[in-house]
Amino acid sequence: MTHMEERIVLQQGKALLADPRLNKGLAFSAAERDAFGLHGLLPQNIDTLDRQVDVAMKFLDSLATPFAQHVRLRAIQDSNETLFYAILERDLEKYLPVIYTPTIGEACRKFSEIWLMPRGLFLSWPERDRMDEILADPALHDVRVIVVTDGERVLGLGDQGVGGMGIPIGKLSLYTACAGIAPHQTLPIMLDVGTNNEELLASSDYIGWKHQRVQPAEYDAFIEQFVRAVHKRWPQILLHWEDFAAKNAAPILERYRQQLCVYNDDIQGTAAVTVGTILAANFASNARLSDHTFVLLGGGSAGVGIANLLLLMMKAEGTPEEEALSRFYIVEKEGLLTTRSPSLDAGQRRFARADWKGGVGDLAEVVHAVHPTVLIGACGVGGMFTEDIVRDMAAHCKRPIILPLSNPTSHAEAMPRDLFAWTDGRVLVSTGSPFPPIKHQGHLRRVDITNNAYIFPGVGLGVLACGAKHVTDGMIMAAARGLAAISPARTNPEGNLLPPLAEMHEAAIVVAEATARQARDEGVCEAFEDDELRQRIDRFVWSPEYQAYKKG
Ligand SMILES: NC(=O)C1=CN([C@@H]2O[C@H](COP(=O)(O)OP(=O)(O)OC[C@H]3O[C@@H](n4cnc5c(N)ncnc54)[C@H](OP(=O)(O)O)[C@@H]3O)[C@@H](O)[C@H]2O)C=CC1
Ligand SMILES: CC(=O)C(=O)O
Ligand SMILES: [Mg+2]
Repeated sequence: MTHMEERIVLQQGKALLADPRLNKGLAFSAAERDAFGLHGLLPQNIDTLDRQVDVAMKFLDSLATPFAQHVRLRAIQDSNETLFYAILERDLEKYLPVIYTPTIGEACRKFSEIWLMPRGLFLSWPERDRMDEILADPALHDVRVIVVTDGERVLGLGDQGVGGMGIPIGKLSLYTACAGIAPHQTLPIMLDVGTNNEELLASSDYIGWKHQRVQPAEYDAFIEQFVRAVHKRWPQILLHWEDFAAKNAAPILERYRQQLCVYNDDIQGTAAVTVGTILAANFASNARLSDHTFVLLGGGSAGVGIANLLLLMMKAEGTPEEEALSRFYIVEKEGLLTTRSPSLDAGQRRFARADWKGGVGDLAEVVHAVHPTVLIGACGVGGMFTEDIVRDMAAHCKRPIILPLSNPTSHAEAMPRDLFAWTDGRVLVSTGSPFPPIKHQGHLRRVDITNNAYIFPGVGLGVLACGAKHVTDGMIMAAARGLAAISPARTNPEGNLLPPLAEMHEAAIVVAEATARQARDEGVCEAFEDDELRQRIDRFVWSPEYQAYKKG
C-alpha cells in the first residue's frame, strides 16, 4: 500500500480539482492550497475524508429514490474517486444495490439522459480505424483490468445500446470496492456496434451510434480488431466480457481463452457463485452435488455456464459424465431442450435430453415429471416460478433449493417471500438481486444473493496477484469452492448460505487466494510459495485514503 507516501502532483488549480483521481475537495490542506494555487477555488473550510463521507451520506439519505442516489454517487465518482470509495467502504451493504443491480438497470435505460462526464472508453464501429490511437492515451498505461460490453443483453433488459456502459462502470466499481483494485488500474469499455432497440433508434436523445447492429461478419472482425489492439497495448490485461448476447458470449470466450487472459462473468462468474451457493446449501441439507436433480429455466450464457460447471464438479466428485448429465433438465421458451429441439446451440446440445417422453416440456411439466431438488432461474423473465410449480417441487423435496437469478429485481423468477410461504419455510433460496429480509417464524432472515459480484472481484485480484495467463475451468471451480468454504451454513446448518454484502472484501480475498493457488498448481502463472500469496495480493489492494501531495 502506498497511501502513506507523499505523492508528486503536476496539476495545479482547476485542473487538479477536475481530476477525479486527485481531487480531495475541501480536504486539501492549507499548505496544499498554497502550493497548488487552490485559494479562491475552494470554500474556506478545510475538511477530513471522514466528515466528507458523513456529509455525502446525509445528502444521499435525503434523496427520494435509489436512482437519484445512483446519479449522485456517480457524480461523486466522477469528481472525487477517493470519496466515492470511502462512502462505499463505510456502508457497502447499503450502497451496492445503488451502484449495481438492481438500480444499475434503470441507470442503463436512462444512460443518455444522465450522461455528464466521460468515464472509460467508447469504441464505435464508425471510428474503428482510431482504436489504436484511442487506447494509446498515456493516462491508461497502468490499466490491468478491462470490463467490456456491447450492450446487447443488459441484465434481463435486452439491448440497451451504449446504455450498457453502465454495467462495466458498475462492475469495475465493485472490483475496487470489494477487491481493492486501484481505480486507475481499471477501464470500462463500450463497444458501440449499433443497437437493434427500436425505441433508442427512434429517440432524439440517444447518444450512441444510431444504426442497426452491424452484421455478424463485421461484428467478428471488430471484436478481433479490439482484442488484438488491447493485447498489443497491455499484453498482461485481464479482459472481462459482460452482458453480451448468448450468440456472441460463449463463442468469444472459446475463441480467445487459450490465447489471452479473458473471462466472461455471465458464464464463468455466474457459474462459480451458483455452484458456491449450492455447495453451501449442501451443508444445510447434507447432500453432494451428485445427489441433486437440476432444472434450469433459461439455457443462455448463465444457464449453460452453470450447468457446465456443475457437471465438472460432479465429475470431480467421481460421478461418471453420463450419469451426471442425466441430472440436468434445461427448459427454454419453447420447452425442454431435447435432441429433437430444432435450434440447439453448441452449448445447449450437450444437455439436450434424448430420453424425454413427455410433451413440449414446459417448466410445470418438467418439474412435475422429474422432481428436481434444485431449480435455477436464468431466463430474464419475472415471475416464472409460479406457486403451483414451487408447491409441486416442494411436495417431493425436503429442502428445495431455488435460485431465481435473473436481474434486475423485477425480472426475478420469484420473490423470496413467496417461496418461503409456498414451501412452509423449507426453501433454501438465494436471488440474483438484493431483497429485504424475510420474517419467518418470528425471526428476520437475510435473503442470500447469488450474484457473480461474489466472484469476479476475487478472480480479478487473484489473476493480478499471480500473473495468470489464462482463466481456467479449474480456477473457476476453485473460486466456487473458496466461496462455499466461507459460507455461514458450513458451521451452522440454519445459517445463511453466503456471507453478507458487508463482508464482500473478505470474500474477495478468499476467492483471490483460491484462484491464484489453482493457477499456480496448473502452471498458468509463475511459481510462488503459499506464504508469499498474501503479500502478492496486498500489493494490489488500494484503500480510499487521501495522500499528501507535493508539487512536481
Ligand atoms: N445472478 C447473477 O449473478 C446473474 C444473473 N444473470 C441474469 O440471468 C438472466 C439471463 O442471463 P443470460 O443467460 O446471460 O442471458 P441469455 O440471453 O444468454 O439467456 C437467457 C435465455 O433464457 C431464454 N428465455 C427467454 N425467455 C424465456 C422463458 N420465458 N422461458 C425459458 N427461457 C427463456 C432465452 O431464450 P431466447 O434467446 O430465445 O430469448 C435465452 O436462451 C438475466 O436476467 C441476467 O440478469 C446473468 C448473469 C449473472
Ligand atoms: C449479474 C450479472 O452479471 C447480470 O445480471 O448480467
Ligand atoms: Mg452480467
